[in-house]
Amino acid sequence: MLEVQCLAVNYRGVSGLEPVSFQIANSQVVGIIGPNGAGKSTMMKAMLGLVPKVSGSVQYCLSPLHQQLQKVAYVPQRSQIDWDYPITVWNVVMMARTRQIGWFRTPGKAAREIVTSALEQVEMLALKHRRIGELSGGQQQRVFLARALAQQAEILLFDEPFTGVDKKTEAIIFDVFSELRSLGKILLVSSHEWGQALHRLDRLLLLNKCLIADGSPQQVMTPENLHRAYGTSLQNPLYQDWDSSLFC
Ligand SMILES: Nc1ncnc2c1ncn2[C@@H]1O[C@H](COP(=O)(O)OP(=O)(O)OP(=O)(O)O)[C@@H](O)[C@H]1O
Repeated sequence: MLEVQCLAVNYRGVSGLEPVSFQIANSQVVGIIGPNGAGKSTMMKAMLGLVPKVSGSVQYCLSPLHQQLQKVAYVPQRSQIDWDYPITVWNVVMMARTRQIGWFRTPGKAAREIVTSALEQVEMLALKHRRIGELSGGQQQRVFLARALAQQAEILLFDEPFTGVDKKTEAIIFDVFSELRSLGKILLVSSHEWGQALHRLDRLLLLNKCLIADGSPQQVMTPENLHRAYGTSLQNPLYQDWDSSLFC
């Protein structure tokens, strides 16, 4: 169980995230939705201690999460990654094993098998010698998904993994999410727009600085909640995309 209690962030005195609290049990894929600047990235970073919090705590299995970060895989927004860095697909994914191997030791058979399997799962093994800068946006996202898989984490945080990806990549990402859910993992995934992919989520957190709604996508995506988050309701394209009859 992951427990976030009153987590809040200020940037130079200005609120980036007002106190939010929620719990996530194992085997759940939880989406975060909210407008630009809602605090989706800030919340993930604060959970990992990457930005200082003004209040709150994050516990996993009753211990502070920051003391067990080896159990967490985090894939930041693509804008935060240096795609010109001269590193191959294989080495990006192998970085996930560095903690176990150590920086100056050659990866053994077990590490190579884990990396191979992760790359196979996202259909990127054939491109393992390519530099990451030579890939499409979808392929790049799949490489970072493979790195998260190779880390064999218990909690996985993905910040806007669907930005700039093709349909094939989107399908692969959701297949991997389903598999991770069946393995008992906790997944927290942000997106400013989910469209019909909302059906693939177990739960949705609607954020706009504070937590506006928390529940099944059907419970959260109501005109009232969207009005509170976005300032508009039925005119909101998010609502028009949403076909609640798919849940009946
Ligand atoms: N490093 C920073 N310094 C100052 N303010 C920041 C910083 N990072 C984020 N903010 C502010 O904190 C608020 C939340 O930003 P955040 O990036 O977490 O939102 P978001 O929901 O992830 O947005 P987006 O969908 O555009 O990525 C915004 O008002 C943003 O301007």
